[in-house]
Order: sequence, then structure tokens, then C-alpha cells
Amino acid sequence: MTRPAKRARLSESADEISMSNSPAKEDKHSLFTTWAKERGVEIHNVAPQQLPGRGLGLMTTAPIKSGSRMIFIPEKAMFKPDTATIKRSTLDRASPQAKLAISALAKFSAPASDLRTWEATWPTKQDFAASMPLLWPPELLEHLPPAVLPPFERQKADYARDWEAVSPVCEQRGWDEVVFRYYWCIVNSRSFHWKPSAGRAGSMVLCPFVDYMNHGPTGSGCYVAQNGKGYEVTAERDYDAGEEVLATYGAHSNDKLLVHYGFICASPMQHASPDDEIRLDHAVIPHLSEETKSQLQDVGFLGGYALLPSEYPCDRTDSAKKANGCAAKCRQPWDICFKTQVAVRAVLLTANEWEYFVSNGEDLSGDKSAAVRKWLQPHLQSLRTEAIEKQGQLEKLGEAIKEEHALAASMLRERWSQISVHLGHYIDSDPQT
Ligand SMILES: C[S@@+](CC[C@H](N)C(=O)[O-])C[C@H]1O[C@@H](n2cnc3c(N)ncnc32)[C@H](O)[C@@H]1O
Repeated sequence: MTRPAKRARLSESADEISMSNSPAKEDKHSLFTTWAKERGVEIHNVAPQQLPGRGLGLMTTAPIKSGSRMIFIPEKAMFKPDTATIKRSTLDRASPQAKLAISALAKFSAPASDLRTWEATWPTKQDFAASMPLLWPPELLEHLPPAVLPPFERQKADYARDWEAVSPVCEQRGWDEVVFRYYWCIVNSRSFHWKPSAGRAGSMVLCPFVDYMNHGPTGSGCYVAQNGKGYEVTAERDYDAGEEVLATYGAHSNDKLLVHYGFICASPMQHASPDDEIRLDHAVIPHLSEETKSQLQDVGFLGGYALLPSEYPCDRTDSAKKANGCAAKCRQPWDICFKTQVAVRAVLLTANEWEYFVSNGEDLSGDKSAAVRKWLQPHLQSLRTEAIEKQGQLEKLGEAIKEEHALAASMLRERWSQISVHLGHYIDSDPQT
């Protein structure tokens, strides 16, 4: 996973911390590690470290065997929504995220709170302003790829609803929106869902120390699971000392990671994340007739079109796989998904032929893949051209824009580049060769 070099947190210089490099230094991360252990958090052979392109992350400090426990967070160490704050503020009906964010604001920001030892290790408001589209100015938002817009609009609506719910209590307590939004972003990027047993209600919680873990694609190298007593992180493979331990936040495409977490993963042609996809709705749907759209709607196949990395055995050596964070299988070539196959066949085939394909996944009379590819070609080429133009615009914008938005411009450029590269590969490749 590569990120632009500027991604080091704005809030701390790269040499300010590096626990594994200088374990004796009593910096805020050492203090927090001790604080967490005093609350029952078990930490085995991992420590936080500043990493280029991704803020802080967890590194192994010694070899770790597959199946061993790396971290354990007991329930008593978790930060939960504060019932008293919620009742006093009559927020019982607010969303789980609003409840946890307002509780964190009330408890972490209290002057004498010992939670400040934990808070000191978090990103700052400037870090979120640099990375989260929710906080970007319009001149950056106008360059969001179309596939980013639906999750982005949903997030904006969620935030607006939460702010509306909590604003009376914030006004009463003298907290402004900037402060609330900070804790909302913390909850958004660092919370877990805790449900210890079937009989007990679940809630969103913050978990100390494990919140240092960065994301890797599905199958990245550890299991994060809850048992009745707490959250446990176990090694999914053997680790050498000095490797980053990644957790999977979910099988998210880069479009979703950008909106929810403010970063994207690298997506090289042959070693892309198995979770990534290039959405094609914007390129395909405007070219479907109303009749075709309604035909697709009836079978639940209208929209959700994508170019996906397909599986092939990775040709890297085991050590290169490990070093590059490859999943067990790497992906190539990128190909259109089944829904796209169905949508284009709805344009090209008779009703009988189309229904046969929908039910059987193969063509009734001869393979129609070449015709599907031919129909798609000009539409995907337009999206590819848009992606190439966007990269040029973002390069210029990156030079002209304020320093604090350079990271955003560079992430957007990278995403448009991934779109143009994968589309180009599909458009230019000949499936017969
Ligand atoms: C749970 S925190 C992980 C710790 C965080 N890196 C820090 O400095 O505190 C989640 C945030 O880490 C960053 N992050 C996580 N995985 C990443 C990755 N693979 N590449 C770049 N940034 C990542 C994003 O800013 C994300 O919102």
C-alpha cells in the first residue's frame, strides 16, 4: 500500500515518535501503552510506530507465530457510550455514532480526565481536515469520482442528522460544532461494535491500543474477534520482527475507504486489493433505454456495475508476497462483473436469450462476450478519457492549492489514475490472447 509521502500526520513529525526504534523514550505513545496495560490490555510483541503514508500503525517487535494472541482488550478497558450523559441530554433516540461521539466529547475533553493519555495518541483536527472528504472544500469535492458520491452523500446525511440531534446539548454545554465533529470523526474511524452475548444489547465502543491498527485488504494477516470477555487480535500467519500488523476494516473498495477513512490502498494491476472495484454505473446506465432499465429493475440488476479484479495465482515468491501484503491469490486481469454482463445482454439479446443467461450464467446460442465487450468499449473509453483529464486537472490543482489540501489532491489523482489504468487494461486487452 503506497501513499503520498505527505501522509505522515500533520500533527507530529516523523521523528517525534518511533517506539520500536527508541523504546526507552517516554513519549506519549509509551505513556499510553503503560496506561492501557494498567487497564488490563494485553500487548504481545507489537508496538506503535510512525509509518510513511499512514500515520501510526502497529509493528511487530519480535517474531510471532500464526495463531498466537497479539492483543487482548478486556471489556472494562473499552470506552462505551456514557448512559448519564445520554440521559441528561435526552439523546436516547440518537444514532449509536452520535451517542458515542457526544460521550467521548464529554469525557475525553474534561480537563482532569485520565482519558487524555489515550486522546494524545489520536490524529488531530488538521489530520481529519486533510484526509476526510467530509471536511474538504468545494474545489476538491468537485473532483470526487462519481462512484464516491453515493457513500459520500450518505455520510453527509448521517453527520447532519447527528449534529441536529446533539446541537441543543452542545449549545448548552458550550461545545461548538468543530469540536463535536472531531469526536464524530474519531468514532467514525476508530470504533468497534461490541456485543458480548446474545442477551445483552450491543453498542459502538472505542478500544484502546487496537485502534492503532491500519487497514489491509481481506486476508491481511490477523483475526480481530470478540469473545464474551473482550476483543482479541490473533496472528493469521507467522510474522518476522519489524512487520506491520494490518486488520481488515471490511471488504471495502477504495471509493468507500476514501469516504469513511480518508485513504485509499494502492491498486497495482496484478496485485490489487481483492476488495477493490471500479464502478461503471456512471458509464453504463445513461446508455440504457427506459425499457431496458425497467427490465433490469424487475430482476434487481439495475446498477451496481463494476470492473473487478479476478483471481489468478500470485507469481511472487512467499517472501515477496509477505513484503507486499499480497493476498493468497493476486488478481489479474480485471473483468466486468456478472451484473454488467446481464445489463449489456439486456440491450443485445432477445428476451428468451437474455432470460436464459440470467438463469444459467451462460449464453443460449454461442458466447456473446465479444459483443458485450464491443458495446461497452466506447462508454468505458469515455470514462477513461474523463479519468485521464481529471489527473491533469488535479496535478495543476495540487500545485495551486493550499499545502493542507495537497494530500487530498494527490489521493484523488491516485484514484483517478487507478480508474484509468484498470479501464485501459480491460479496453486494450484481447481476451483471445
Ligand atoms: C483506526 S485508525 C489507525 C491508526 C492511524 N493510522 C493513526 O495514525 O492513528 C484509522 C485511520 O488510519 C489511517 N489508515 C488506516 N489504514 C490505512 C492504510 N492502509 N493506508 C493509509 N492510511 C490508513 C486512516 O487515516 C484511517 O482513518
